[in-house]
Amino acid sequence: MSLSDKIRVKNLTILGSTGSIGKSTLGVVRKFPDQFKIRALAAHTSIDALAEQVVEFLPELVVVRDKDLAGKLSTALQGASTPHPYIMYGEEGYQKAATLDSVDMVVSSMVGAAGLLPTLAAIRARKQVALANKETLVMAGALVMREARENGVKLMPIDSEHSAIFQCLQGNDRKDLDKILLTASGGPFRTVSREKFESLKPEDALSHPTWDMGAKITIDSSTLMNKGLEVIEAKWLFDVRQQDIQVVVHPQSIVHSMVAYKDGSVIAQLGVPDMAGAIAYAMSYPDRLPLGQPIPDFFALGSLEFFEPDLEKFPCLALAQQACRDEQTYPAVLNAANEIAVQAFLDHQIRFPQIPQLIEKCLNVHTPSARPDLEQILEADAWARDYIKQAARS
Ligand SMILES: NC(=O)C1=CN([C@@H]2O[C@H](COP(=O)(O)OP(=O)(O)OC[C@H]3O[C@@H](n4cnc5c(N)ncnc54)[C@H](OP(=O)(O)O)[C@@H]3O)[C@@H](O)[C@H]2O)C=CC1
Ligand SMILES: CC(=O)[C@@H](O)[C@H](O)COP(=O)(O)O
Ligand SMILES: [Mn+2]
Repeated sequence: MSLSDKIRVKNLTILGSTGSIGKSTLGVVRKFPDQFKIRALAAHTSIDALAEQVVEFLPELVVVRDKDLAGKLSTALQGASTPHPYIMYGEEGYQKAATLDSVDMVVSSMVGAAGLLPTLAAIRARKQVALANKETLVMAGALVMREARENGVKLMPIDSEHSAIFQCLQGNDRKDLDKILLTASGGPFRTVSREKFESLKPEDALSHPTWDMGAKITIDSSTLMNKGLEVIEAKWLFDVRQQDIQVVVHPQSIVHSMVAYKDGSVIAQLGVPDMAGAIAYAMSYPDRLPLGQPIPDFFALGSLEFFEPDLEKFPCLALAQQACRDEQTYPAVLNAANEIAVQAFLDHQIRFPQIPQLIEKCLNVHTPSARPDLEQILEADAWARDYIKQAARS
């Protein structure tokens, strides 16, 4: 029996289909049309790209930001000879796409806090969830993991490090785990002296040394906030403490992460820096798809390097580690403050070193809620956004 005979078609929703992860996911679907069928696509503002995706993948439902853009999408699809999908907009539409009856798996790949409610809706509707949107777990890890448990939903990690850790945990007993070694590229400023940070421009930060990704996560990589968010993500996905997650700077991004066991063995997952592997694994687990990816050329690489992160040069990592330990609403505030500070930096409103400075101020004045429910998390998120917007202006 061939692999395609064995596996029935998996019906997918992609939340964030026009982004970097969304497009890579569609690349996997394009390669394996017998195994995956697109039922719904959700984007925000990229109408032309979305219209092309609709014509190629024929979803039944498409969602965009607002009514005006829904009209523009409808107009863009008018000349197409393919069937016209149902078009929705806004939060109601995103949650509908996440819960469609015909859908088996939701790929959660919007950027930022916008991913939380649709991902939660998918969990409550007992869909399989392939999770790229790390902000969901950063904001509401305890609540999301509890709901996933109660609904029998396993969150399949897409984030490359978490996919690696998940793979390194296979076939081993959790009681034998010593620690997680979470790798970080170190970003574009790893070797840039701190004195130069004041004059760094968004375009400098948008040039990632090893990965091709959306703007927000690329800036997060440059401040090492991405690694901080990933520490929080790993804590919830793998039920470990912040102290059990060691960040290891590895500039080549070949070792995607490692797991150390109590007998001193370390198991690592390696591959070229391309998200297709992690996305496909989340979509097809426990099978592996014949993706045709190259294996790393070890002779050309010659050596792999590992360094300790510099927390003084990159305070965002230390702030996230602290928020991870403090729990309550601190991680939600960290996340929201970071989103607004990153946007302010991209808009040339603040300088690069102000990103951690503003986030730290915001965390310091926050009055946390212990064991927050969804409403308290969303309130903390809104409060932090307002705080940073005002602070960035002054
Ligand atoms: N890129 C990568 O390699 C990796 C990404 N991730 C995570 O995956 C997620 C997506 O990242 P990435 O693909 O790089 O991001 P992109 O910026 O490339 O794409 C973001 C996607 O989300 C949509 N979107 C943006 N804002 C909203 C909103 N307010 N409501 C609904 N949809 C919205 C965009 O729509 P539109 O374009 O139509 O405006 C787009 O489809 C992030 O959480 C990131 O941390 C994790 C690991 C690796
Ligand atoms: C591809 C991926 O998973 C990103 O999160 C990546 O890890 C970013 O690189 P940094 O290690 O520089 O944050
Ligand atoms: Mn990652």
